[in-house]
Amino acid sequence: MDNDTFSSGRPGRDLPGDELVIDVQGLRRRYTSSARGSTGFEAVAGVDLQVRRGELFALLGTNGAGKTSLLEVVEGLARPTGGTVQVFGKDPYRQRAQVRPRIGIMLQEAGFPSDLTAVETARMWAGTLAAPRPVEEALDLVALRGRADVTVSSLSGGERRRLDLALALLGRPEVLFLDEPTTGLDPESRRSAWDLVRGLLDDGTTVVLTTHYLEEAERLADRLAIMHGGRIVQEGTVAEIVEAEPAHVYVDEASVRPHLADLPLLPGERVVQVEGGTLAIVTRDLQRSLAVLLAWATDRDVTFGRIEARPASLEQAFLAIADGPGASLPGQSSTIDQTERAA
Ligand SMILES: Nc1ncnc2c1ncn2[C@@H]1O[C@H](COP(=O)(O)OP(=O)(O)OP(=O)(O)O)[C@@H](O)[C@H]1O
Repeated sequence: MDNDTFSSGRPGRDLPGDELVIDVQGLRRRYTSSARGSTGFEAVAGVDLQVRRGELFALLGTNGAGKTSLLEVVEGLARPTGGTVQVFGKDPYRQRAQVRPRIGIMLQEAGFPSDLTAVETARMWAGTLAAPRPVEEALDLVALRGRADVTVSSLSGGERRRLDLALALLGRPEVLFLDEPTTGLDPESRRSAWDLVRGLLDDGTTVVLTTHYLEEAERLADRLAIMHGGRIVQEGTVAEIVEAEPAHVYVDEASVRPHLADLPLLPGERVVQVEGGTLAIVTRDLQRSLAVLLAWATDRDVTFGRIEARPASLEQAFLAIADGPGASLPGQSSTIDQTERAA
């Protein structure tokens, strides 16, 4: 097992200060439609969001939740329909000239000419910046120095993502926006990217990350928000978000079915059927629940074919939001009620 399997956030690092670098209040963004009678589509429907200097804030959400629509406004690339956005206390759209040099944006598709080499692309981008870091240094940061003279069209998908990141780092940004930075990277490159991001945080950079990899958010984020349907529906540290979810004890159905009526459940616990011949006890007190269950099994000479205790996870919290309440357990079909237990 690798060492930080259980880590959440980044212990050991100085806590971010209280200074707000991003302050979003009541933000709305509506896309207009040319269809007659249509009022368009509101992709961001009233979002409040604060990011403090030095923290990594992860924005998660289902496809189409509104993350890109929200971030484009924060980045000053689009105008809000309602509400306010301040980055370093300034309006990123109206005061773009003051905000843009202080932020770095790694887009999903940077769209540079594919016949330029990596180093030419970096030089071209550096030419647009007031005080860029040396291009070789930026390529070094993402371990692309050895591929500097390869054309963009010949870079692998993962190398192109790393080049996108190098470009975002060229301006030594105070706030770095990373839009799904590790999509397409192999596991080793993904871990290298995480190390790089941790290094940037250690140097005081503030990072706003969107990702579909929940493990990435779990490993890196100081705080995160989960968006759904244009709104933020959960916000906090990983621990705070996970705390709202129950844990599960999984047992094989065959060994427990004959004893269902007698199964020791703590107040508030319930048994649910999971696909694959498994039952799960849904509990808020995993340790006590497990202790009671094992003592009960020893008393009755019940031998479980399978028993597994699983604490709540970010994935479970995410699925509960994405699929609606009660759907947090993959493959769960129904709750086994008291009558069935007694039958
Ligand atoms: N230019 C546009 N015109 C109309 N609707 C749009 C436009 N861009 C995005 N949308 C819609 O707004 C909603 C939010 O899209 P957005 O790209 O912000 O979501 P997202 O959370 O970034 O999704 P993903 O994770 O798939 O990238 C979606 O329903 C999308 O179809």
